Amino acid sequence: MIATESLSKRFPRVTALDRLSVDIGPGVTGLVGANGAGKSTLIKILLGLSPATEGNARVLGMDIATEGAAIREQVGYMPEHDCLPPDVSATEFVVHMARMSGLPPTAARERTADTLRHVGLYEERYRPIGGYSTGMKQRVKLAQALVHDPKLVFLDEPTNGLDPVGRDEMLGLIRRVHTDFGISVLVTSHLLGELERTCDHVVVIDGGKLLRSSSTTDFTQTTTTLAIEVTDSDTHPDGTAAVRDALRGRGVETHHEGAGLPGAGHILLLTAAGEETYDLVRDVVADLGLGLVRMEQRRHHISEVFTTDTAEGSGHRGDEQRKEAVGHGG
Ligand SMILES: Nc1ncnc2c1ncn2[C@@H]1O[C@H](COP(=O)(O)OP(=O)(O)OP(=O)(O)O)[C@@H](O)[C@H]1O
Repeated sequence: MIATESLSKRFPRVTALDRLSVDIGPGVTGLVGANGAGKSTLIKILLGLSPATEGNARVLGMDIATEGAAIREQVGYMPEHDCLPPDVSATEFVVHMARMSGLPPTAARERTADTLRHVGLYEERYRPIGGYSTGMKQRVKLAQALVHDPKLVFLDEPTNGLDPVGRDEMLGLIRRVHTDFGISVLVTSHLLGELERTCDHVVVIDGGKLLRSSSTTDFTQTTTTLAIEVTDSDTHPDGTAAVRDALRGRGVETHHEGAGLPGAGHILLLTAAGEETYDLVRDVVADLGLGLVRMEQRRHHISEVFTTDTAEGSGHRGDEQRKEAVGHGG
């Protein structure tokens, strides 16, 4: 879908992209990085709206340097900032954008009605956009990116300014853009946690450089940590402590998840040495006459990987920005 080769963008005072080479395939891809990492710059270059200083890139097989207009015909774009006219309705605006994309009047109206319904705007679509909430405005921006039925969409920080519920709804919509319509998505965010749930693939950039590009499952590969939770019983009113002691008696040490934090203590963590650890836990719990509520292998979170990568990485950005990017991901 997208291939960049040593792509650089230098402004007089800042290198926004620094020899970035990355391949992005079909599906939903997250482009993650702290504020100023170069995400918006990359999108504008890929759309042919801003020339690269060096390097080259192809989008849907087309050259960004010479085929920008053809790329924009087949790629939808949801910009980051509020760019909607306040005095017209969502319907008027999206029909206008559909007409600008070359759709004839009837098709533009039909596609607009379908797309606005798909993004969850119903009666409100006839009211002026100026009175909309942030969530509704984000939906209008998404609708105008989809109305001409592109093969690929670039969504720049689509969850910006949304509350947790609005963010979840927007992420669900983004997922459906791909599953329902087969449109591939490149979505930017500085919130790592949300990409973990939404994207098939994640590209991490920092200071305009590529830090990592992998499938979400590779990012969140399983660890050797096993988490177990058991019931209590009349004989063992503290089932967790009984299991901990019994495992210690068999030479296996455990520790409590979130030890020292309020509410901690119900989940025991231990290092799995293989199948036999599972069997041992099952037998110990059964011998005590307790119920096993859960026994699961823990997975990494993207934010852990990103923290490690940036800490070891370019050293280009300040720690505060890094913490901000990771901290919101929770
Ligand atoms: N037109 C411009 N002129 C000068 N510097 C720019 C310009 N556009 C972007 N930059 C700089 O390039 C760097 C990358 O900016 P970019 O907007 O691509 O980052 P971003 O990852 O999208 O972050 P954000 O989410 O905050 O927009 C920043 O340091 C920014 O200040």
